[in-house]
Amino acid sequence: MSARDVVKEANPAFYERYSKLEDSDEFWEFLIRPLRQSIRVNTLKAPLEVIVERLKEEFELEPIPWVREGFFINVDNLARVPEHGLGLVFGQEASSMIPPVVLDPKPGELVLDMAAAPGSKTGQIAQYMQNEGCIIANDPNRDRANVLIANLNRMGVLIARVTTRDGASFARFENTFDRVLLDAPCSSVGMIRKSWRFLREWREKAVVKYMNVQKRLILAGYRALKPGGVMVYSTCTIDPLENEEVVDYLLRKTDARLERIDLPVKTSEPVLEWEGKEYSEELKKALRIHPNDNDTEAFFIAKIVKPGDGGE
Ligand SMILES: C[S@@+](CC[C@H](N)C(=O)[O-])C[C@H]1O[C@@H](n2cnc3c(N)ncnc32)[C@H](O)[C@@H]1O
Repeated sequence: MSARDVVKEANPAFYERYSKLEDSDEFWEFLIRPLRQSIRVNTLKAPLEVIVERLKEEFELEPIPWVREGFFINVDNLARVPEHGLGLVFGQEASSMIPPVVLDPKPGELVLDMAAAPGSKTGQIAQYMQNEGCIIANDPNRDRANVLIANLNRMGVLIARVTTRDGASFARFENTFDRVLLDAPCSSVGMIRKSWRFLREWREKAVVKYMNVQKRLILAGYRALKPGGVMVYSTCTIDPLENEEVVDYLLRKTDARLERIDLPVKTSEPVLEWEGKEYSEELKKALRIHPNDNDTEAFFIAKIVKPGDGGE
């Protein structure tokens, strides 16, 4: 059975919707192919070279082109690797390392990570900040927030304060944060490569529900951003309603601008028209990554700037 037929049989509505987005055999094959294991080396604990040399004694490492600390690794069960337990490495999907790279936080800054659990990106942000400054790492799901705390402890993150609020409540901290990451709750099509249930349980109704949450969160995050600050909006899904539609909404409602992202990563065409609706040409500056582009999870990443003092 071809990958296309497997998807069609597992969830016909899913197949019908996304075959309008991309319909190559490659797309369907990579959408369900198991992911390559990748790690981020945690430089909060030891120098990059030291950890890499140690790992190379046992494993094959292949550098991930868009993040200096990222590697594909040939290991079946990362949990059994001592460096993992020691927090020297963190299992993180290769495309999920892009948002913090684009956010580019600096030591001493005040950063809001609006939807932070289980904390892979919070840890990466802390690494770029060299544990100097402050990260508000928020997630309203208490079980996930506990995992977030455990992960931050294991990774030696000293500058995070964990909160468990609805991300939209940060709107009241107007013009406060140097950088804001909104790695939004989403329909997680990219995660099908990790778990089949994201395909089986996918429903169009949920996409619309997520879109409404994302619109609320993106406006709140932008409000909390300082003039001249940078906000990154990301999802691990391919639906235009959760990606281009949400960022287009922010562009129409506020003075937000998008900046081009210059990274060695292959991307798919941005969606500028969907279900009869047209989106701003500015969306060409966002990264739409399909699983077949780089053999990773699907991802969408937009770099948003707020005009004003100190702007980049
Ligand atoms: C894609 S996951 C975040 C992954 C995380 N950034 C990481 O890299 O490890 C989305 C998160 O959004 C959280 N979430 C759901 N509703 C939210 C809301 N209203 N405000 C903030 N976060 C929310 C979920 O609990 C979930 O942990």
